[in-house]
Amino acid sequence: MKIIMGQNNMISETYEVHKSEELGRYLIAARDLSPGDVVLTELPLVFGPKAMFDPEASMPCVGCYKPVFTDVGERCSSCGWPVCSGHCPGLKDPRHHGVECAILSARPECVLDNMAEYYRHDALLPLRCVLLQHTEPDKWKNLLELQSHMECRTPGTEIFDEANEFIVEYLMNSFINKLDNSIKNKYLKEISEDLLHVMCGIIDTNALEIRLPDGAELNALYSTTCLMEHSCIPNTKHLFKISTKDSNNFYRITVKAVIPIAKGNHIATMYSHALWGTQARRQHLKETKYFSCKCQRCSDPTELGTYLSAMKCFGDDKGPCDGIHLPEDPLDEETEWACSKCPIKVNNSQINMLISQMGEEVENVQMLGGSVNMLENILCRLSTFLHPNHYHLYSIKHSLVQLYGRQASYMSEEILDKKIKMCKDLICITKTLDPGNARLSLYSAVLHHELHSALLVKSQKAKSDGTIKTVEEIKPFLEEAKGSLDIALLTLRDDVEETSGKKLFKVIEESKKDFEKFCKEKNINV
Ligand SMILES: C[S@@+](CC[C@H](N)C(=O)[O-])C[C@H]1O[C@@H](n2cnc3c(N)ncnc32)[C@H](O)[C@@H]1O
Repeated sequence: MKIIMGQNNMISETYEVHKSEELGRYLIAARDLSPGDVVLTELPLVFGPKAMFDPEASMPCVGCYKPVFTDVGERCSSCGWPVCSGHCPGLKDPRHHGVECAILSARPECVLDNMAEYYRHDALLPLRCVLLQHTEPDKWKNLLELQSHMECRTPGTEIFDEANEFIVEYLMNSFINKLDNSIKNKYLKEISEDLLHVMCGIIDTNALEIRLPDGAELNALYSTTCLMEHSCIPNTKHLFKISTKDSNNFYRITVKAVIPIAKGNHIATMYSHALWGTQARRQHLKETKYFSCKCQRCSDPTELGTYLSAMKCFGDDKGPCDGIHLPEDPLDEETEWACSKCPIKVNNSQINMLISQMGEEVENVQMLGGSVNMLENILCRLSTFLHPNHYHLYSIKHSLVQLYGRQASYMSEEILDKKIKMCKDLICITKTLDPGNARLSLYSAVLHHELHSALLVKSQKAKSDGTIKTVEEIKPFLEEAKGSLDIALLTLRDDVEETSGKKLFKVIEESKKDFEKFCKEKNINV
């Protein structure tokens, strides 16, 4: 894509880079963009493995990030870090392990216990960042222009102290301070604790997460994509090239418009979770990206009419009324939540505490495997306090619809009807929050797939008088099921490059074949 340097901004055919006091640099559309239009595509400046949260998990190979069995597996012959094989091509590739190996070799010993502390894979990306000054000076210049928010990351803050202990001191004490001057002068002319802190700030502010098919997760920095501002109603989606066959295109990112973006409008992505309520999203953005989101969704107490954060009336001594609590000013952290029908008000901190406790309960149930019984119990309990569209209930219902109608004991007409209603309600919320499937395509595809399956099972059920449904009676169910399957596949069209998108796409394609076979056998034309 052609990029022309302007006086104050850079202009391409699809976007312009602008700057403001509030947003820093951001992108606007240089022409009208339609859904599916490519806004930009670029290779990463640098990438590296993410932190491993589970010390028991297998470590990623430093050359290709495939999980390696460290107790029996091989080690890099120079630095001793775990690798999938001594012949892994990534070991020599400067974008992967090729250059960092010279630095990591400064610590010659090789241990087998307490390995997660010894081989800190999350320190590799900051190291690869500083090594760009030697390997790719142009990229180094670009990287230094990215925002680091060092003004907020001062000594004594949790984020600074963590980065200091786990990344900066680890890199300095284990490797950099042990380097021969000749190696240091060759690779790291500019190096200091402060510079490593800036790298940590740049990574935390800008990095995008890439999930690889083997389960490993990488962080990557991109010079233009990282300029996109956040909106809780994003108008773009990004996809990564993760196939390792084409090494010239490793982790190429492509940003596409998902809804029409008129010339001059801001081009935005989403840094937070689309299915969290406003308070949770804003708190997350404040803590991790240091700004207070004021987008249309955050400013609207009903979150675009979805009521995703709404609570039922808390009531007084006489009990609750049938009103709902919404924040009076969702952009104010001290806001009160007023009932729509009675004078009861509850303060924001109380609501936040309750919601986060409920969130933990929901998470626990889901981590325990969430049987239908467990999910129905928690749904029933939380429904006393939460609006039916609340995001905690969305999450429980999304799990339930994948169990209803699929197990012998949950196939009754009543359960199928319940499943159909839940799917339709959740589809409606999902569509409102993410009309272009920028972030919720997998959720949406699952819902459409489940809706199809409930309709299909229902079409085959005998009627209440025990007689079989006629073709004319079956047809409307099948037509709706087919439409739902087609939407599910269409929803995933951009996700097939990615592991979970590809898997789901295949499952739904199989369902479509079964569906067509069923229609053919019954001689029903839909
Ligand atoms: C990934 S960077 C985006 C590029 C950045 N503006 C720059 O100039 O390098 C993320 C930072 O941009 C700013 N930002 C992004 N979206 C914003 C928004 N909706 N409102 C306010 N600031 C925003 C915040 O400072 C945030 O930490």
